[in-house]
Amino acid sequence: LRDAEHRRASRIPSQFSQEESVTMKESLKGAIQIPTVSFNPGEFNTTALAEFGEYMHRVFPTVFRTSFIRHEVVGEYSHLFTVQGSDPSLQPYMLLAHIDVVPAPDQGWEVPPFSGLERDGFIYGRGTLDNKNSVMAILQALELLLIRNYIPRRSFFIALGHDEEVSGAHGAQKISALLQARGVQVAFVVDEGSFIMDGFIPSLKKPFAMVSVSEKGSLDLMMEVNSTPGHSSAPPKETSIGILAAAVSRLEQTPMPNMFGSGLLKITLQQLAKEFSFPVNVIFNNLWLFWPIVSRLMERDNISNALVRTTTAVTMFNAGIKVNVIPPVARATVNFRIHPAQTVQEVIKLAKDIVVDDRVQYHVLEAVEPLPVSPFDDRALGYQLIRQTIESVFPEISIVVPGTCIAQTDSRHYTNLTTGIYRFNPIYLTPQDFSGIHGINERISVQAYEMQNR
Ligand SMILES: CCCCCCCC/C=C\CCCCCCCC(=O)N[C@@H](Cc1ccccc1)C(=O)O
Ligand SMILES: [Zn+2]
Ligand SMILES: [Zn+2]
Repeated sequence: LRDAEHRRASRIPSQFSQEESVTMKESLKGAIQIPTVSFNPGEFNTTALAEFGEYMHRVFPTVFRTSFIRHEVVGEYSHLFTVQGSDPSLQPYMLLAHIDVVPAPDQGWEVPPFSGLERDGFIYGRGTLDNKNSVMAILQALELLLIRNYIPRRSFFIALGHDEEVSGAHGAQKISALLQARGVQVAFVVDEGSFIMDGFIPSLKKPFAMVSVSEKGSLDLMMEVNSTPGHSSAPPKETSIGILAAAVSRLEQTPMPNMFGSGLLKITLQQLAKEFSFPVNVIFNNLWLFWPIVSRLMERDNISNALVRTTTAVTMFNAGIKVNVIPPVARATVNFRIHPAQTVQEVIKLAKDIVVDDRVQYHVLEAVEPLPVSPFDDRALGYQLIRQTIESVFPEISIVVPGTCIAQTDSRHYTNLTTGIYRFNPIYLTPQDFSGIHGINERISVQAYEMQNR
């Protein structure tokens, strides 16, 4: 069934004319130039979000005038497209992406972050990887297919959120509730979250595609210490700042337990084993014996460390009101990214057991449990369709493996509609590219973007 569906879908050739190639990259540049920044929950650039809606109408006219596509605006700035297929007996699927981006101050950028300038074969700008590339490629591919008289057999939804970078409460969450109220269930969902990994494992020269079938949870834990204010000329032995700094330092110095043995990572590495030469292939094939060494090695690098444990990042620290006043209160916020084998409650307990200071008070600001693992066996329709599509669009990729997304995505709001949630962005990503996501000089190669449109 899956092979048949895949062959049918491949009937329309995915070659682009010179004019189409130019149009698609210029359309992406135009999208980057609209500063759809999310600052804080409920605080967005609404002018830019409205402009983005008009821009989509302008660059994808066929999508908006096709009779079997319904377009709805949800939560004021998010967009839901329902593409009606010809065979209602097939359960629909869903493609996700988000329109908003994180802020990008000009400092450090080689070109202004909202210029969308092209240099040396790359389009630069905030959102080129996270995640306007997906927004534009999904709609661009649909536009080009419709021009080629495409009528899908299987219905699908395209959901474009406008506040993913600040929780998704006004966008993805509302779209998901709307579809649930309509009684919709989908076969699977595809969102951002993983890539074609290129150069992430030093001894592996060949890139591999990682499809995330789970995603880490998170906990924003605010820690607070109160002390009696007074004159700084006669200070107490410890101030609220000193007590809190010591607590935070203990948390930083004491990593959460290594969870290598209990999770997907072993399966990821076992499946990757055949890509390595001796002795790594033997080590990955015999993790029952070598796991202590492998898990230690993975702790050395920040990205692989994030795969083996719940991570601890102290992201905010506020205290003090005047140079000569003993601070009445000190607050720090710690952002934990929870390994799928742990829970929010377990992480709170572990944190308290590390700090062991009852002068510290704890306040949970936000907590999300890790997402369940979506099926990735031979009968998992979504996973197998994604795998076959990767193999056909990128024949040079020798392996597709399941993995865990270390960040959070809008897909977590769709667990009410499906058990098949997959995160994959069909783009080659190097560790340097990774540093551009939420960082500086975020960029996408023109060639990679064209491939994403296939
Ligand atoms: C053996 C394999 C090694 C390779 C592993 C590489 C894994 C890392 C690669 C890519 C991960 C990129 C993730 C891109 C998605 C980013 C999504 C995002 O930033 N989400 C926000 C959402 C959020 C959450 C809470 C409050 C506000 C926003 C996030 O997680 O911070
Ligand atoms: Zn994103
Ligand atoms: Zn992001």
